[in-house]
Amino acid sequence: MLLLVSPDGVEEALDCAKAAEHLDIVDVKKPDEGSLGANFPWVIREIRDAVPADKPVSATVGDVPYKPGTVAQAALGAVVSGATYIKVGLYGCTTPEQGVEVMRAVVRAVKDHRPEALVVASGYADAHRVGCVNPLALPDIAARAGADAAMLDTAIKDGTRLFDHVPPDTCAEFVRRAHASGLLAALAGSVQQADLGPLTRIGTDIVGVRGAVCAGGDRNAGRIRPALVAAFRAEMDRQAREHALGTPVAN
Ligand SMILES: O=C[C@H](O)COP(=O)(O)O
Repeated sequence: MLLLVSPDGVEEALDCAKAAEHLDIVDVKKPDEGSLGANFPWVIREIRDAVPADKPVSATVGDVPYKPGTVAQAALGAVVSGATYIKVGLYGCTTPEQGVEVMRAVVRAVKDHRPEALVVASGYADAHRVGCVNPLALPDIAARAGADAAMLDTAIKDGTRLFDHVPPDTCAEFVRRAHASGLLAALAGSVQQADLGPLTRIGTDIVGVRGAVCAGGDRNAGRIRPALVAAFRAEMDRQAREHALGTPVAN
């Protein structure tokens, strides 16, 4: 399982760089603009320059509306700025067809510019609270659009977690559907160390965090701490080892 950590700007990205050996992907976002809030192109560029070259930089394109042209242009901005994972939150899509339309436009815009970049279609575990597409529809949307990964995050950051909205068994079905379509499965949403056991067991490819590696567990007021990133990774590694041995461990 890969660890994706989301700094909110250059300063926090430098803290991620200090913990670079413990993480796999640096994910640029602007949390004050939403769960998958998009940051400025120059911030993506600065962060790309600040983190080790072997660490991929991801960028969120926003909690996007059902506007394929607008979103495709924003996605191109993110890839031109140096991101090689492009994450789109299908916030304004109320049907799978709308999601496919937006993601097809994003895939074309991104891959025309950089064919090896990975496109991530993200939905929301708490979709029922914001009226967007059902979480289990995401793998099919991503596959039909030619994206590389299906993801879930939470739309409303009120302390509720991924598993509060989509229980582990349903997340397992999400991962199964993603893998059946040849996609990576990424899961996030106020994930804590205690969630790593189930996330490992169901075969999650990428876990995304912010709050869990911020001081005080506070994704807004707290700052990312390299020591917390290291501790989170240590627990991921512990779970992976135990899973490989077939030994269930306490969470
Ligand atoms: O992509 C992952 C998100 O940044 C998760 O943030 P969170 O752990 O604070 O919910």
